[in-house]
Amino acid sequence: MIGSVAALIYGIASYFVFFVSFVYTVAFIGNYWVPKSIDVGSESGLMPSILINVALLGAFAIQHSVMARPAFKRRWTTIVPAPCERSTYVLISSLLLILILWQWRPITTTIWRVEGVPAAILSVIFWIGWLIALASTYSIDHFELFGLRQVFDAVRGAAARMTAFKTPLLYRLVRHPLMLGFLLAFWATPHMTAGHLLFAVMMTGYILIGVQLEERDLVAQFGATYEQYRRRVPMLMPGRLGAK
Ligand SMILES: C[S@@+](CC[C@H](N)C(=O)[O-])C[C@H]1O[C@@H](n2cnc3c(N)ncnc32)[C@H](O)[C@@H]1O
Repeated sequence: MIGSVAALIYGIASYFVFFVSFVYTVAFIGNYWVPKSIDVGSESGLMPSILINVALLGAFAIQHSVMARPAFKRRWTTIVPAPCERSTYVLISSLLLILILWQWRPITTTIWRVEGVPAAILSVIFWIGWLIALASTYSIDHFELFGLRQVFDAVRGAAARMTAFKTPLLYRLVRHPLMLGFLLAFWATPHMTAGHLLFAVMMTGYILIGVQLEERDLVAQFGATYEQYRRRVPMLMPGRLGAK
């Protein structure tokens, strides 16, 4: 019982770190309200800035790709208690995100800048992107994705549940609405700087690789059901433009 209460406290604390870093990230990428953002903060020379930013994003992408794999989870849960596995993933991801927010080097050369109606449209798309991302987590299972369900189940003494395959709402339009939301939020800006472009390009590359790895696991887990879903629903672009 003491162990499961400690797991619950750990899970809630990890979720809190995620929540704060996520809210800051929205403001960071949109250059809203916060003192240090993607385009504001102390600058270094061009090459050091590129190298530092690439290293920060690379560390985040590698951690996400490795720690999300079933084979890693099987070995990892011989060290970390199973109910805490997802919270640990969330906590380490959030700490790496905080490292990016803290150490990011702005590169402020303008790539494009629009004003008036086009700027307003891009700002709306930015917010729609975050809304789609948030809605996607709730339509799959927000509390399971962020590890809270697992630690609550441990306290209640309930057996660990298998993730069910779901195709709610947005998942009938594209297979990866959460990633689609991120892509909209990363690219839709009235003022694109070189630093922001580096961020958007690297995160797009990571997302395109990440969804392939995730789908390999989903096919292994759900078999023909996922294969059929993949034939029916586009990957990231809704409608006829979507690549299957
Ligand atoms: C961070 S979520 C991202 C989901 C998806 N890639 C997206 O962009 O919306 C990753 C987790 O969602 C799960 N997942 C992805 N698609 C799913 C589906 N249709 N039903 C249930 N779980 C799913 C994966 O197994 C993985 O644990």
